[in-house]
Amino acid sequence: MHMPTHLTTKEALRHEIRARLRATRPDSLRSGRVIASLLSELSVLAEGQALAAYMAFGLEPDISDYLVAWLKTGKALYLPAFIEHEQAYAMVAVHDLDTQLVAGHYGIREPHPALPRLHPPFDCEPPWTWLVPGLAFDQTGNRLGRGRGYYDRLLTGATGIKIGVAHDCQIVPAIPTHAHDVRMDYVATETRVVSCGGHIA
Ligand SMILES: Nc1nc2c(c(=O)[nH]1)N(C=O)[C@@H](CNc1ccc(C(=O)N[C@@H](CCC(=O)O)C(=O)O)cc1)CN2
Ligand SMILES: Nc1ncnc2c1ncn2[C@@H]1O[C@H](COP(=O)(O)OP(=O)(O)OP(=O)(O)O)[C@@H](O)[C@H]1O
Repeated sequence: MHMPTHLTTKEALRHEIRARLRATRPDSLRSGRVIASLLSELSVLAEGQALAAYMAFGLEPDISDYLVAWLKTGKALYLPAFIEHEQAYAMVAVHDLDTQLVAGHYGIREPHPALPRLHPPFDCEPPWTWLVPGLAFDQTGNRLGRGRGYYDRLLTGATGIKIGVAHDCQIVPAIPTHAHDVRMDYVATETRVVSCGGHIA
């Protein structure tokens, strides 16, 4: 089978980052709380009316405290839900993380299947601000995901600000890219929030 070089390079980088995470075992909850405190100073996020976020999987920064605080302000929150027959993710509005989530695909907590689903493109008004998980990011906003293109499909056509969220050890000098890869506007770790160009914080 023909295998373009950039794909094999992405796979090598995934392997490298997974090894780093296993070696450093970052504290998901602590990292998530520190990232949330840094993000709370980002006006583009604070001024947003709707947030599209994630529930942590594996060692990803756990930002659930931040999401609970966000919901308390009365603003909208959307989380991904796997649609089995489409083998793709949709986004679902949730108001209560304690009662409206179930253990979903891959064991990731996701909105209950009975809740209404929204499909891309998310060219919403007011625009959603996205907190995007990833295996690795670079400083120009390129993102390396888990290799299934799920988030790229969710983000294609999304008009809002996209903020990659990861631990420091997941920031790399450069990520090989593909035409369908969607760039982040900011990348947030437990030590910094990097603006990737084009936006004023
Ligand atoms: N928190 C979070 N939510 C997310 C993502 C993510 O990266 N993080 N996704 C970003 O796209 C989507 C889910 N995509 C995923 C893609 C692959 C695997 C994965 O590693 N699967 C392993 C088995 C994992 C296991 O069961 O332990 C595999 O297929 O080998 C997990 C999630 C949507 N929701
Ligand atoms: N917008 C899209 N529409 C259709 N297919 C897509 C789209 N984006 C990515 N794909 C497909 O998904 C596969 C994985 O892509 P890639 O390796 O870039 O994923 P990733 O960004 O690492 O993963 P993820 O988005 O799931 O975290 C590729 O085969 C690609 O063709």
